[in-house]
Amino acid sequence: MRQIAFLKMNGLGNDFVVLDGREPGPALSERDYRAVGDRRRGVGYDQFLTIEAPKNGGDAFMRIHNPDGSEAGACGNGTRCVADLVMAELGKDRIGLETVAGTLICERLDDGRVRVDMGPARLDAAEIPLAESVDTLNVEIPGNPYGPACCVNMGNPHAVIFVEDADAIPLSEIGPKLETSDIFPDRANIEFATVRGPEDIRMRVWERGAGITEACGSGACAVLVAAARRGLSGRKADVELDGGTLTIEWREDGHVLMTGPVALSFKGTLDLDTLT
Ligand SMILES: N[C@H](CCC[C@H](N)C(=O)O)C(=O)O
Repeated sequence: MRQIAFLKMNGLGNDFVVLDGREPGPALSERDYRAVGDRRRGVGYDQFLTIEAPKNGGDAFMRIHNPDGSEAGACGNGTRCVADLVMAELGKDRIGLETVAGTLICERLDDGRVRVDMGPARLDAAEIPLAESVDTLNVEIPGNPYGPACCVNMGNPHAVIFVEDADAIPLSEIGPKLETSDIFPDRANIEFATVRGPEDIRMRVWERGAGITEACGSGACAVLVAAARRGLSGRKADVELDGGTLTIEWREDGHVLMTGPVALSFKGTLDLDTLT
């Protein structure tokens, strides 16, 4: 019996299964990630987050999987959730959470929200990555009728497209087409955004390996950076997603700060071998 105990958490409805991998337990296969991620036959999640022992001087390491079994380099909303757990465990209000994309400084604020330094926005074509060495400020994606994308890597790849009304975009149709475009060798998370004011942006997201989610922290960071690069907003704004609002700031040193809430839904156990 390959039993696991997990926490079900979310950041603005972007939902996670959190496993403490520092405890002895079964190794999960790609099939296991897909089975647990099934919204009917499993638990269902947008990302599966595994806490591991730190490897590089941080307080813990977080590994990120999508429900299609692929591994991701960043998960902003998930970072807040895991950081909240680790800060409570250690009795600290500030920790370093290691990810494959670097160590992220996470702080709990007086109002209970968590602020994460998501690291530097990477803006070169090779860093996104893109298949062609083009200006990332205006990237033509074949089959995209909504105008050029501004591409940003926040530890994971994002393509941001600004439109008059993000709510009018047929996201479930256009999302998968753009996610898997040949211009993205590692695929990409796709964001449609409408700038309503210098500090007010509305966005929706089609996530790589997950589909439409209610929120995407790294995506909100990418949207703010893209809006500022295009001169559409300032370097700090409230970003409204389907599930709620995140405050994002692109610091002069290039790092991006993301602030938002954390929620625990329930605790559970499951036997991986009984999932079909
Ligand atoms: N929901 C996450 C993003 C997951 C990104 C993942 N879909 C990828 O493959 O990069 C967030 O809050 O940043």
